[in-house]
Order: sequence, then C-alpha cells, then structure tokens
Amino acid sequence: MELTMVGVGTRLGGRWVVDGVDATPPAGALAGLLGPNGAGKTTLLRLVAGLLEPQAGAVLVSDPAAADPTPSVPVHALARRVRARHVALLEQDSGAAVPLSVREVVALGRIPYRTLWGTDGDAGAVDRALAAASAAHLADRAWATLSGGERQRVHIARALAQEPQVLLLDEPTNHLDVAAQLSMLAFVRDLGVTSVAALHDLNLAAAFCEHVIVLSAGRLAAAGPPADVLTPALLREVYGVDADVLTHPRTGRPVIALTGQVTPPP
Ligand SMILES: Nc1ncnc2c1ncn2[C@@H]1O[C@H](COP(=O)(O)OP(=O)(O)OP(=O)(O)O)[C@@H](O)[C@H]1O
Repeated sequence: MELTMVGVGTRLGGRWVVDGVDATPPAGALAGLLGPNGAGKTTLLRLVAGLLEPQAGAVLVSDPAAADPTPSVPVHALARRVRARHVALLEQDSGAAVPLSVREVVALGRIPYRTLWGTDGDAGAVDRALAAASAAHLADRAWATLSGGERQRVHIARALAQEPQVLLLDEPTNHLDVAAQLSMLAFVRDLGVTSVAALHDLNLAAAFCEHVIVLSAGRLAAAGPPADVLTPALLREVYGVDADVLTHPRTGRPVIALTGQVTPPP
C-alpha cells in the first residue's frame, strides 16, 4: 500500500508540533522515523494513523495492487472500521492493566473484521498473529502478569491480527533485550507491509530500515536511505552530537560511532 504525507501539519497547545511534512515511505518496506525528544514523531504517527486530523496537508493511502485500485484517499476521512483494516498503530507503552488474557488482548485486533453477530470469518487469525510475534507461549497468561518485553510482543501480535496494510510502530523496541530488538525489527522488515517505526536507536535504524525520515522541531530535516541521510553533519545539526559514520565491515550498513561529545546548538 502506498502511503504519502503531503504538507502534513498540526498545532497542539498553540504551536505547530508537526509542520509541513512531505514524505513517502517505500511501499512494502520498513522506514524509520527519527528525531530528538519532542521532534513530533508520535504526533506524526497519530496523524498517519488517522487518530488526529491534520490542520494542514493530508495523509493519503492507496493500494496500487488492488484489483480495483482506489484513488488516494485521506486516512482520517476513512470510516473507523475501514481505517482499522488498513492501518494499525502500535502506541508507545500502551500498557494499561486490563483484566484480559493475552489471547483476548490479541483478539481486540480482530474487532474491525467482526460481523454484526460478533463472529470473525478468520478463526485462525489470532493464533497466526501470536505465533508470528513469538508470543504463542503466552496465549493463556493474564495480560496484567506480563513483563514489559512480553507485553511488547503481545502488542505486536495484536497489531498483526489487524492484518494492516500500513503498520505504524512507536518505539517498538522499548523494553526488549538486544536480541529481541533485532528479531523484532527483522520481523517487521520482512513482513512486506509498509511500516514506519519511530526509533531512538540510530544504529538499529541504520541496520534495518530501507528509508529514514528525520524530524527536527516538527519539520522534515531529511529523508532517504540511511547511508545518504545519517551523515555526521545531520547528526550534529539535528541531535547536537558529534559522531563518525562508518561502514560495517560485514553488513555494509552505516554504523554511527558517537564520540561522546555533545555539540552546542548552532
Ligand atoms: N496534546 C498536546 N498538547 C500540547 N502539546 C503537545 C501535545 N502532545 C504533544 N505535544 C508537544 O508536541 C511536541 C511533539 O511531541 P511528540 O510526542 O510528537 O514528540 P516525539 O518526537 O514523539 O517525542 P519523544 O521522542 O520524546 O517521544 C512536544 O513538544 C510535545 O510536548
């Protein structure tokens, strides 16, 4: 599915926290959404998910592979059920203590597919999503008893159960140990679904993302392949850090080597 942001902006608390962002994450691949704290990543994901209506510009979706390709439509204009079958958002730390089992939490992702009688045409969808997120062994546990990393896997399973064509993830590697971070991002990268993940770890973004979108104070600072975008000059300008960017000797991907120096703002 094609996802296009055209001049997207919104004001919150009296100022533009996302301001005129143009971006087209590559279809069927994983894009990283980067930027310092407060740069507008979560707000942009909420705009892309249609949870916030842009006050400027639009987020458009279209599916060129569909038998009857629909013209690009603004996400926020889609009916809620239709939108939920297109776009899933994994929010940051959405860990309320609900009295549900893991299987019931993942089944929440199937609500957009339920008929008026409450039945779901695809009885295996919850089990498939649990297995894909390496959470099948947790299926009968009470949600409230899970660790942070286990919850994160279940959140992914719930988003997968939604079978979205666009998957949005806000810091999906939070709470995960290093091996689980790598597996999570490799898994999302290989899904073949247009995915956008807000990430703080620049090396994870450089290793797993085909494309990165960098925000700075609500505006687009740069976008493109990590090797082109993540330059020492950009890291200095956007994050205020001093770094060298090396090439990994085996993977050929960029590696950001921080010197430990924080540079004064320009
Ligand atoms: N409801 C709101 N009312 C007022 N200001 C808001 C609101 N929501 C977010 N903001 C502000 O908008 C800016 C962008 O916030 P956002 O959460 O999108 O940033 P972020 O890049 O996701 O940050 P972080 O990396 O810290 O999670 C911040 O300055 C934040 O304080």
